[in-house]
Amino acid sequence: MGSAASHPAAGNERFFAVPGPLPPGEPKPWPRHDYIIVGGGTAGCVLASRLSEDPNTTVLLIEAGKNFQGDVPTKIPFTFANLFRTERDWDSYTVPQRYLDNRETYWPRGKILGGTSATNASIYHRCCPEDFNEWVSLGAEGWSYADLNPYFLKAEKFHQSSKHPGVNPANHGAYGPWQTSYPSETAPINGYVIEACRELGMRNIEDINAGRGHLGVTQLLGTIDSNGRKSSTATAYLSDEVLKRPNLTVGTEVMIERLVFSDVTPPGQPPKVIGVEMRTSRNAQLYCTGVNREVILCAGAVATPQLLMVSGVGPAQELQRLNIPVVQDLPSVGRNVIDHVSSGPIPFRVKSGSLTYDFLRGTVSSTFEMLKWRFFGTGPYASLDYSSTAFVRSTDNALPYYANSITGAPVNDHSSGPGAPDLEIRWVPQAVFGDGFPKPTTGTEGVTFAAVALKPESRGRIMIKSNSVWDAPIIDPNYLSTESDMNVLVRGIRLLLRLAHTDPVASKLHLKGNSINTSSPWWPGVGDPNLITDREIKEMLRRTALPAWHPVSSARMGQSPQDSVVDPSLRVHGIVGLRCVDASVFPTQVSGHPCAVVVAVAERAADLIKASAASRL
Ligand SMILES: Cc1cc2nc3c(=O)[nH]c(=O)nc-3n(C[C@H](O)[C@H](O)[C@H](O)COP(=O)(O)OP(=O)(O)OC[C@H]3O[C@@H](n4cnc5c(N)ncnc54)[C@H](O)[C@@H]3O)c2cc1C
Repeated sequence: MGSAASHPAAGNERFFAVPGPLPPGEPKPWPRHDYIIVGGGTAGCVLASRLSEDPNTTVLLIEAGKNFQGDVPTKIPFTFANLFRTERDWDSYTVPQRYLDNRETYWPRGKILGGTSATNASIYHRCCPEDFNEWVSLGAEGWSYADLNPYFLKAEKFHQSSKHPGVNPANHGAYGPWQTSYPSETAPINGYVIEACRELGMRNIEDINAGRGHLGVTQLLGTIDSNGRKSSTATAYLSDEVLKRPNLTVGTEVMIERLVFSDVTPPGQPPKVIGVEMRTSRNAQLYCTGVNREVILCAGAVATPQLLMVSGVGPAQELQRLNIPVVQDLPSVGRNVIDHVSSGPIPFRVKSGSLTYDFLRGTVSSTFEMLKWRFFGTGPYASLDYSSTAFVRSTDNALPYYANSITGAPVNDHSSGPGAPDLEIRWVPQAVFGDGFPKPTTGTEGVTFAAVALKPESRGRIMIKSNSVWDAPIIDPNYLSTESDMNVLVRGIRLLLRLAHTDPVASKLHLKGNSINTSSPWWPGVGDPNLITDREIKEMLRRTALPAWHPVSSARMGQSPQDSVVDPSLRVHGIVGLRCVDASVFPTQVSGHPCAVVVAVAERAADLIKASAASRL
């Protein structure tokens, strides 16, 4: 990092970003920007769009990934997993997970304009109102459900469906940029599983996003437009019209390497961010740009703490060990990471392939369905993988986790309130094995369930290996490190086994196999739920449990710099001119799918930033 006197960001500003790759050779002069947004992901695109609404405010948005705005694979809701391990993904892995038989697990995250909103499973979920009241109780003043609800509505453009007459459009946004709709069709097995959930006593929830009643089974809304295309925050918020704004510059395929701080800070004053440094590749020329008002980190739950730490903001001892000069000692940077953890796929063989979407593995059928999606925006490809789900409480005695009044494995209640779930049971209308990569052979047809722990006790960490963002950070979510977390998933598996043995779904499945081999991919689906022991389930979980892809809280919001990173205005404690706005700032985990929450947080952050600029006038 150069000194302030010599550093170009201090005043001798230079060019820095254009749409597309940086030009070779000497950079041209380029104006400073009022705001620099680091990471054109889910939150970053929202902020770029909202902050540049004022033509007198200049905004620079920098994204490490490409601009795939016209890229067909990112528009197909059903096949989001085809984007894994492609150039649209960071292809990250955790360190060996001690409680998962030391497995290194794959951690997808979007590396593309739109970020993970462009590569995710397209589920639109505002999570549970009690989640946000829990945020407030943890010091996040101003982030209750009542505070956030106007922003959920502001972001959304809901398309009504005649198949969901019970959904009241008044509970949805009508004029926002981000499009939501219910899939035009779902696989037939889906309806049978929903009915089986009801047989087990679960309530049917017409609209999980209406802010009322969160326990039960529900059909999910998608971030899908009226043409069956996935709506990401890039397609929604960075429309052609927005991109034409002369005060907005978007640079893609550019990595922000470091924050630049003024080193002319008067004694007793906090350090101030004055710009950023960036490159297009590890050995390319270094560029930098200055900022007039604020740098806003929107690089996601992994890269936001990584960038803070390589820039000297984080746990002092760790930074010193890597010879990084400490700008601000903030012990919580990278700590308190909470991810949802899944049992991994539990497949059940179906008696008839017409019940599922396994037929998409056939070339002729998939071509036919793809044409249907392209020309009419309908069919399986326009559907969600998880088109329905059940939210339950692992402590609910009315649900048949254990037979014959056995109490079962004890769990601690970490739900955000009495009406909030701590367990989700999901299913996809396809046979899925392992981590989803060993593709089942043609003719293998099934429905695959998973249990997901929504409020785990386990806390993990994001750490850095070096002072360079080009070295992948260390991701350690520390999955299933407590007995209670393990027991929540044991209960989840017991419940989904019961579900599969309940009609009308039971009669559609091959439930008895010849094999009781516990390492068979069809086990425990072919086992007898009354005979399976908790010990067997736990052994299986250590082999099969997987990330559920919802990491949060690595730069969490709170009141004290001792146990949080940003204040309730999302300003980094003890630094001037720096905010974080993405999943990293969640004070704690939400009990659902977080993307819509990230968008609402970014919408509210845009208003906070505008208000603070106005107050300085
Ligand atoms: C496979 C998968 C499926 C999911 N499905 C769903 C779902 O169906 N529904 C749901 O609600 N949630 C889902 N989620 C979670 C949800 O998508 C994320 O929580 C959310 O999108 C995170 O938003 P973010 O803004 O924090 O980060 P991101 O959207 O990941 O944005 C971070 C951006 O910063 C960029 N970046 C990083 N480092 C740098 C750097 N140094 N310089 C420049 N740019 C940088 C990245 O390339 C990225 O574009 C899913 C997640 C995954 C991985």
